[in-house]
Amino acid sequence: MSEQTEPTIHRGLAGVVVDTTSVSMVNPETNSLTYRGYPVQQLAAACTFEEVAYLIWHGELPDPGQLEAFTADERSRRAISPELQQVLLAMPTDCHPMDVLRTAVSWIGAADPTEEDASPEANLAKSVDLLAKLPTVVALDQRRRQGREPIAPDPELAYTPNFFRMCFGEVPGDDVLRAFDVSLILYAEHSFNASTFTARVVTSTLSDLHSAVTAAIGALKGPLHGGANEAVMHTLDEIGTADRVSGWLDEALATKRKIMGFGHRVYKNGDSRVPTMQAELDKITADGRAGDLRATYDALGAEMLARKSIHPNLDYPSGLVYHLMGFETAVFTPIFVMSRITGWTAHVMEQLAGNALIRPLSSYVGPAERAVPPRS
Ligand SMILES: CC(=O)SCCNC(=O)CCNC(=O)[C@H](O)C(C)(C)COP(=O)(O)OP(=O)(O)OC[C@H]1O[C@@H](n2cnc3c(N)ncnc32)[C@H](O)[C@@H]1OP(=O)(O)O
Ligand SMILES: O=C([O-])CC(=O)C(=O)O
Repeated sequence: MSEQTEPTIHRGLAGVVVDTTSVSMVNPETNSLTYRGYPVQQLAAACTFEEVAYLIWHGELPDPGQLEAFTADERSRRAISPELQQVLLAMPTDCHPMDVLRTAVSWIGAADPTEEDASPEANLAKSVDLLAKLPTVVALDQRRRQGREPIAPDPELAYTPNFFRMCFGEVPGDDVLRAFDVSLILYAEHSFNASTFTARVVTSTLSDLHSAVTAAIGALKGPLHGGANEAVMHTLDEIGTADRVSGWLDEALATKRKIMGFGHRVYKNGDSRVPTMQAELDKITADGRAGDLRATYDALGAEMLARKSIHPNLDYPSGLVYHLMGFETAVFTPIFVMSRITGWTAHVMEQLAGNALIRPLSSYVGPAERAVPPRS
């Protein structure tokens, strides 16, 4: 097809199937999501995040020996170099934490002597390395903004408790740890979403894994994608109290504002992951610690459904859960990255295994061909 003909335009690639994948399946008809064939709800109920990371990369759940080797490898890679630490400490304290993360991944790639080795073994090692180091970067960045010294990773602790300890200096109770692990499991992978597709586009040019992840972080940052979990908290703050939801929504809808944490490109009858995350939110707020925030959250969800028939997506409960765990709002999307690194890199490896350069066509609507006028 030439670029001069008038093809059907699929703006935003909506509804376009561009390739196959064996990493995950999103099925809006049955409202289901499977990773390598396993329903995400079952994984969230039965597994740790580390087991799910292994599954996403290897295609099978680990046996005890495989899990031990995998977690030992991850724990051994958590420390970041003094040089990277210096780079991070030199970054502006008022920039977004996603900018810090993007720079960190780019720097880790530049310092990696295996950067140009695109073998599956090398790419898997780089993926585990990023999984291990991202929490260290996120926690260090959070603490430097508070004028606090970084806390070194603890190889005795699993992924989630280690992250909490590096952020807050202590490990919370099991309910909080479990809710966080569940959020990481639910965020880990979601087929050809915008950031994963970005990673695949970069990979399709035979660029390196860290370039693909750096670009994916940029795509995830936007509020129509991963940035929505932060935007949810800004919305709840802006509304203030539950009794203000109705009036706030009147005005927001009248001015055609997108309500953050609602709607989805693929799911039109509700996000398959929301009930699982909502159940964790229910447990965390059972003691009433969320106060009116929970009532505002419930009221906005109910009004969106009643007035617009639009359901919440995963970012809606996750945003509030992370807030109640004590994380600053700007850290929510970096937490998403700590999880999605698994899905992104699985797709990088899948793309490379059967690569075709991704280069769609466009329909030209600019000026007709014309001669360049004489230049004086
Ligand atoms: C992890 C994730 O990335 S999940 C997604 C996170 N993003 C958000 O929460 C941002 C808010 N949501 C949105 O902007 C959208 O729902 C998207 C971008 C996620 C999906 O968008 P699309 O598939 O392109 O749907 P589209 O924008 O065409 O919406 C269809 C209709 O529903 C409306 N709509 C969709 N989502 C919303 C929303 N959150 N608030 C208000 N109206 C909405 C649109 O205005 C449109 O109405 P119209 O037909 O009258 O113009
Ligand atoms: O699939 C999408 O378009 C967005 C999403 O929910 C995700 O990436 O988790």
